[in-house]
Amino acid sequence: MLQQTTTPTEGIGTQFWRLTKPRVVSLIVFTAVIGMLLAAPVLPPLDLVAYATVGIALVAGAAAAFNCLVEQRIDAVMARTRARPTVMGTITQTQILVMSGGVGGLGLAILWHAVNPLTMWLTLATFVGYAIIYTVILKPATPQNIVIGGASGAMPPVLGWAAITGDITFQPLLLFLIIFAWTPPHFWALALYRRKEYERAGLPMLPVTHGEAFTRLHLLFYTFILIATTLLPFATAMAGVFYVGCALVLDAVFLAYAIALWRRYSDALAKQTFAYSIFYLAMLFAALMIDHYLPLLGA
Ligand code: HEM
Ligand SMILES: CC(C)=CCC/C(C)=C/CC/C(C)=C/COP(=O)(O)OP(=O)(O)O
Repeated sequence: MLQQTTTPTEGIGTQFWRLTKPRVVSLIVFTAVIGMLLAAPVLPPLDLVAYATVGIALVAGAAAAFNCLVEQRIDAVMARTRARPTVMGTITQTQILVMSGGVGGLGLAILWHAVNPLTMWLTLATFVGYAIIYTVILKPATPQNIVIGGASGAMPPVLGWAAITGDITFQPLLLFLIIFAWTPPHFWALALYRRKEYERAGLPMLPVTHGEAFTRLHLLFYTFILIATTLLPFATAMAGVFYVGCALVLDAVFLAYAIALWRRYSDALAKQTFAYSIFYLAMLFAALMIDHYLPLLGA
């Protein structure tokens, strides 16, 4: 994969932007927006959607930049991350800290004033969950880091739902469960083909601590759990036939990847599984949204 390297002319703003992991945050924000749309029977107030989206995106970007700040030394020894501005660039630690604090603080202020206090507190807790509990405490300590830390990545639909309703009911918790169960197969697919880098960086990821075969088995195990969680929105009448049809197709392909990886490992297959995991989550949430609006279109 081509990596973007920091050029000498790249400004501090551009370097900070890259630290915010824009592509990961885009999918995170997408799942939050779907949470907002599902929370209203018809359309939620669009100004509220806009404020909540901007607020959550700013805090998520600040959390990602803070993660890069903490992991500067680890990122320097991994091929995937050594082109980050924290390693190759001119941005200083103080600049990252100030910009991350400013951007995150602005996001929280928007959520507090223009959305509601519940969403602000939950987003702050999500920030702490990813930037501190996952990055600082769990990641260097246990191979269960991403299983527990995955709770932060699973929060955005709950944040979106809380933004519109000021409340949390079982529906957003089902969306939480789906992303929570999706995170281990998503990450372990990558960790399998990057295991040597994680080993060199001294990080106790599952393929490093328990080996490749054990990780492949657990990837398959979590894929079964994931499939079960994706059926819950249909089982509870939160979503209809269109959703469950899409989910079953997406699930069948994920399972085929997980079984193939379990039976016969190759780096190429692990890379494909990782890429598919991202497509899968985006499509699953898109299906939830379409399913929500189909009755309104008279379908
Ligand atoms: C603890 C939870 C998670 C871990 C450990 C994790 C890990 C990773 C890693 C290491 C990458 C980098 C791949 C690369 O550089 O080639 C990645 C990419 C990605 N992740 Fe995750 N992830 C997590 C949660 C999430 C969540 C919750 C989402 C979205 C809802 C997400 C969406 C993505 C996307 C879209 C990419 C691709 C980024 C790109 O193409 O540059 N991840 N993930
Ligand atoms: C709303 C809000 C505050 C959300 C925060 C949640 C958040 C930003 C989750 C991101 C998940 C993510 C980028 C994991 C990457 O793993 P890693 O950090 O181990 O990857 P790396 O090796 O690329 O740094």
